[in-house]
Amino acid sequence: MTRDEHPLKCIDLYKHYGKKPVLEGIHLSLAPGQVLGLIGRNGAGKSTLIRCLLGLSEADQGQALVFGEKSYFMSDATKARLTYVPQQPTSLGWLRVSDMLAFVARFYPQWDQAMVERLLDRWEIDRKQSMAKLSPGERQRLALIRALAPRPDLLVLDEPAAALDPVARRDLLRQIALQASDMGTTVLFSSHILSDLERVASHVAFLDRGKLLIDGELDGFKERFGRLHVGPEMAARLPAKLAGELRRRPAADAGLSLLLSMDAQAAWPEDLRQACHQATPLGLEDLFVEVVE
Ligand SMILES: Nc1ncnc2c1ncn2[C@@H]1O[C@H](COP(=O)(O)OP(=O)(O)OP(=O)(O)O)[C@@H](O)[C@H]1O
Repeated sequence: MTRDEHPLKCIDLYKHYGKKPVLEGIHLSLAPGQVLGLIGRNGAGKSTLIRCLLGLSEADQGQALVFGEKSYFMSDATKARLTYVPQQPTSLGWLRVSDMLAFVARFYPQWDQAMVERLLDRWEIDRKQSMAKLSPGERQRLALIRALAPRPDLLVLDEPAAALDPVARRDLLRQIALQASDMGTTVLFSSHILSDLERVASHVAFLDRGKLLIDGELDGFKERFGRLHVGPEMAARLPAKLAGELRRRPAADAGLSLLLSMDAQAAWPEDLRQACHQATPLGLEDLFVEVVE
């Protein structure tokens, strides 16, 4: 594997705040051009994971790598290849919009001023407005312009559309998707809104209470996960935890309701495999609700 094959990767990442575990053994990797939507409820650990992945926060254990370099000790050359929009973007409040953009542009040789002008017009952001007077939605869109214009190889966005109305968020997501497909940019974005994720992501990762429960391609997602009811007899014979098991709940008839990753069925007992055709396929939303409930 060449050094650059994974724009972003982490291996067995752990992080605590005080005694509270926030990340527990996360493995994740993004291939070039992949658009990964990181989804999880409030407080699931998404921002913490992003910060550890980028070396903005030090993990207690494990490794985070950006283009093959340890994130916490990233070189300037690697830093120049990525842009990051935090949940609450900093705004150089004393500058006007156009001055802020001109200031930032000086640091990036590939700065795409034509794109900046196009997006400012499209999103009706007044170039003369002082940064301090922008609305939260305008600030968020401007942060995205600032992140897209350097034409990064890796774009990382923490809740990029949180402050936006539905029309603006759709437009913003379209820009992210365009950037990814036109320029082959690798994108990681976090959200707790499933429809956002379905619109742009090629891959999805579910974070739940510090653990990565699901990580995979969005295409064909529905065929890969299912809910299966097993009667009391079979339930009594099953091992305590099956390969690919996401949730197990007691059913009213003393059997079990299982939430399963169908990819793992080769490792299941024969009678369970035979019962698989009765499984109810689960779309992203159903799965999300069942997994995090
Ligand atoms: N600096 C910190 N010190 C102590 N606890 C923290 C700190 N940052 C985050 N936490 C806690 O860690 C947990 C995960 O927080 P994090 O912000 O990573 O979650 P999140 O999934 O991004 O949430 P949201 O969707 O609400 O933004 C939360 O319980 C939060 O209170």
